[in-house]
This record gives sequence, structure tokens and C-alpha cells, in this order.
Amino acid sequence: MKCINSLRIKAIDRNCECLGLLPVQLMENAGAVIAQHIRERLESGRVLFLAGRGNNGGDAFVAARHLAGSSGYTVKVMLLGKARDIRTKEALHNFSLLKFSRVDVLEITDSSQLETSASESFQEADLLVDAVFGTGIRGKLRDPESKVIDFINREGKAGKTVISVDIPSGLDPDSGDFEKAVHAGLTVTFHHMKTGLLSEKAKEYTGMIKVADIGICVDAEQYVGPGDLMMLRRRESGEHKGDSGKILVIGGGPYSGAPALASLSALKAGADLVTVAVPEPVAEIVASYSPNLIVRKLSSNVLCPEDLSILMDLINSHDVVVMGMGLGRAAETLEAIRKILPFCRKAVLDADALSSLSGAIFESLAGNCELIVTPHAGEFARLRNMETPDSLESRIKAVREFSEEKGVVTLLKGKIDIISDGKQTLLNRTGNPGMTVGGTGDVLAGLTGSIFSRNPAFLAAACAAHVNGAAGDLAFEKAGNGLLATDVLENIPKIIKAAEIG
Ligand SMILES: NC(=O)C1=CN([C@@H]2O[C@H](COP(=O)(O)OP(=O)(O)OC[C@H]3O[C@@H](n4cnc5c(N)ncnc54)[C@H](O)[C@@H]3O)[C@@H](O)[C@H]2O)[C@@H](O)CC1
Ligand SMILES: [K+]
Repeated sequence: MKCINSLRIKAIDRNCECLGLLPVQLMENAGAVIAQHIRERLESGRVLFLAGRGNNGGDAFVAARHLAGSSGYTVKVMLLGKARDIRTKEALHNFSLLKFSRVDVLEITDSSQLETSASESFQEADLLVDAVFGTGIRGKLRDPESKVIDFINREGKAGKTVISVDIPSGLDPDSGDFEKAVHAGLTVTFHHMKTGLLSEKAKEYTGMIKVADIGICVDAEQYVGPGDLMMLRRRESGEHKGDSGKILVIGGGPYSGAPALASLSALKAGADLVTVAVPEPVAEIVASYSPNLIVRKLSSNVLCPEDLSILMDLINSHDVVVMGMGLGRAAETLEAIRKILPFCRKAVLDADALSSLSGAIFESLAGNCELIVTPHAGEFARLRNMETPDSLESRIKAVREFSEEKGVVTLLKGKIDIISDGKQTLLNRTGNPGMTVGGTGDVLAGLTGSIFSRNPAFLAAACAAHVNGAAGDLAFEKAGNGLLATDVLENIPKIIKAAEIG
């Protein structure tokens, strides 16, 4: 059974919104599902909804409206707080519809009301709906919410049915931990099972669990979207130079532009420091591209095994090594890459570096170096010794199997990018035909390294693919098919800033 954590559900929710499926639509579906489960449990009678001020409460407002429209039900909503404290516009919108829906509303502004004016509502209810907290619960429980959980449990103990919306209130949706939680007879959770519901501790509290479809678009989950960018680590105030990533780019030799593009891209994506190590003949050219780059000279015309002595300290003092761009495929270069890799903790391999990889290398790296590879279809074919299939389905299968077998994260570039770590797979469709121009792959590699320095490999690769394509789409608006890799580079900060992840 597919399980999901609270961060990912938020991401999917946001992706839905970006696709045009509004949060209020999902709330409507969630509420309608809850109303249906109530009807199945209770043919007629008094139903009391305990609603918090977040979207979990919003689901309850919708369910109350649906149920009040069915004959035989007397419906009451107890709002924990004042209407003006309701946190989201969707919940507030649905709350405001209650006054036209034959639903009694009681605002609990003081815990003492629970013992006095509100106590009768608990006693006379035939069924209680727990919509105090869903996936948005944070920190220690406060009153009146904490007390309401006790009141719900008291009625449950007396034999009344308690239905929890999404999760029993009080449970941490990810760990299943709690200081106090609603004891439900039935939990109706939305879209996928929440990780916390399956914990040993939670099992006694959830009652029967039903996973309910609420109409989330498949693409919101299968494709990387702005919601996934929300999962990336935010920069904290008070961070120091270097905390937001130190990237070592190893590239150049036959080419000089490629390592410069990767390095600048890492900086534009928010890395604090980028050092670019390049063979001696191109060092000055690379340095001339930008004063923001720290350039280190390697010993000869191309990267070679002797350079390991210069590179060791650099590798140790940087978070991520991004390697391959413009290195060429001289035998000594490929040998050097194979020698360098075991010393890296995190590495992104692109272009020529991919030619150095063999089964034995992957095995020797397992557990020591986290690796992201960013091949295009031709490079992927060479990596696997097998044609890269044309159909999307077969490509997805190939990328998933390769990633699982080799223990790496693969970002297969194409019209639709495929990102997989063997267990999770995401697709990306940002980008445009103008991006077939040289250099955009170098930009992607640097961007990936930059995000990877602060985030898990799979999330970093997926988000990098999305940001790179989105920056390319902005560049396309101005330059069409005449866009350059440098135009993509220039637009990276706009995309990063819009997602507030820089
Ligand atoms: N795809 C989705 O994510 C959907 C989510 N929906 C619902 O939205 C819920 C998540 O909504 P929210 O993120 O608004 O969060 P919640 O409704 O779970 O609760 C957040 C609110 O609870 C209060 N709160 C949090 N911790 C507290 C504490 N320790 N003591 C006292 N008060 C506390 C705060 O006022 C906060 O605004 C889900 O569980 C689900 O029921 C649905 O509307 C449909 C779609
Ligand atoms: K709940």
C-alpha cells in the first residue's frame, strides 16, 4: 500500500493548484466523502462535528453541509475558535456557507464552555466527527483542542461512533506519535495512507482505516511541480558562509565554457561557494568568464590521475563534486575520474564523466558516495550497453531498474525528463525545444549539485530538472529557439526566488 508523509501531500496539493485543480475543489470532495461515510454508519440522528481552524476543519464544514441536505439528520458544528480565526480561505468559504445550510454552529472560544454551554451537544450527539487536526498539527497540544479530544474520547467510551477526518486528531501524521489522540472507530484518510497511521502506537487509535479518493490529478503526483520545490530545505536566518553549499566543479580541458556554465549555475541556484578545477591551459579563460568563480589549475592539458593530489583537499572541503562537463574522453581522464570518485561523499556526474562508469565502479561506491547521474538518451544507452527505449513507459522502467541496480539517482534528460532512485520515480515536463542548444546540460549539472548540497539526492535531482526547464521556458518567452544556455542561467534565480528556496 502506498504511504505518504505530510510534506509530500502538501506538495501534491500545491501541484494540483498549479494545474488548475483548486484546494476548494479537493476540500469539497473530501467533505462529500466524509458525509457518505457518516450516512453508511448512521441512518438518521444527531451528528456533532468538532472542527479546528485549519483545512481539516474545512473538510468538516463541507461534510456538515452535505449531511444537512440529507433527510433525518440534525447537524451541529462546534468550531474551536472564532470564525475570524479560521486559517485558510477555503475553510472560511465553507464555514460561511453553513449559515444557509440548516447547520447549527457553536464557537468555542474558552475551554470552560465545554463544561457548560457545549456539554449538552456532546451528550445528545449520536455520532461525532473529529476534524480538530489533520496533517497540520504542530507542537504540544493546546486548549481548547486538547480538552476537546478528551470530550470526544469520553463519548467514544460511552459507545458512540467517532469518525476521524484524515487522521485521528493529536496523532503526528508522519511518526504516529502523540501525547493524546482521538480514539476513532473509523478513520477516513484522503488520497493515500499517511505514514503515521501505520505505526504500532497509532494502530489502537485509528479504528478501521478507509483510504478515500478525492480526485487529485494523477499528474500532480507523477510530475515534479512547484509543490515539490516547497519540500526543499529553506535557508535559515543566521546561516554562515558555506552553510548553503560548497560545490567543486571538475571539468574542462578540450572545452572551457562547459565548466564555467556549470559553476555559474551552481551559484545562481544558491550555493555559497563554487570552486572550479580545470586543466591548466583553460584556467585563465574560465576565470575570465566571471569574478565569482574560484578557479584552481590542474597539472596538465587534460584531467589525469596525477591531479588527485591537488584534488583531495578540495574534495574534502566541498559538499558536492560536479564532474564531467567539457573534460573530454582521453584514457587518462577517464582513469582519473574512476580514481576520484571513491573520495567523494556526494557527486553529480554528467557528460564525459559518464563514460568512465562501469559496473565495478558502482559496486565500489555503494554506501560511500551518493551519486546522481544526468545522462541524455545516448549517454544512458552507453551506460547500460543497451538502446534507450523510445516509449515513455519503457524508459521509465529502464531508468527505475538501472537506478535500483546501481544504487544511484538517475536523471534521464529528454522531452520528458525521468528521475528515479529505483524506489521513487518522477517525471518532468518543463523545458522546450530551444533547450537542445549546447550548454543547457552543463547548467543542469551545476544546478543539480547546488540543490543536492542541501537536500536528499532524489528530491534534488527532480527539483533541478524542474527549475532548469522552467528557467529555460522563461528564456524561451524572450528568445524563442534562439535561446542560449546563458539565458537559461540568467533565469534560474527568478524560478528559485519564486519558490523561496534560494
Ligand atoms: N490534499 C490535501 O492536502 C488536502 C487536505 N485537506 C485537509 O487539510 C488538512 C490539513 O490542513 P491544515 O494544513 O490546514 O492543518 P490542520 O487542519 O490539520 O490544522 C492546522 C491548524 O491547527 C492548529 N494547530 C496546529 N497544531 C496545534 C496544536 N498543537 N495545538 C492547538 N492547535 C494547533 C492551528 O490553528 C493550525 O492552523 C488535511 O489533514 C485534510 O483534512 C483536504 O481539505 C483536502 C485536500
Ligand atoms: K482529524
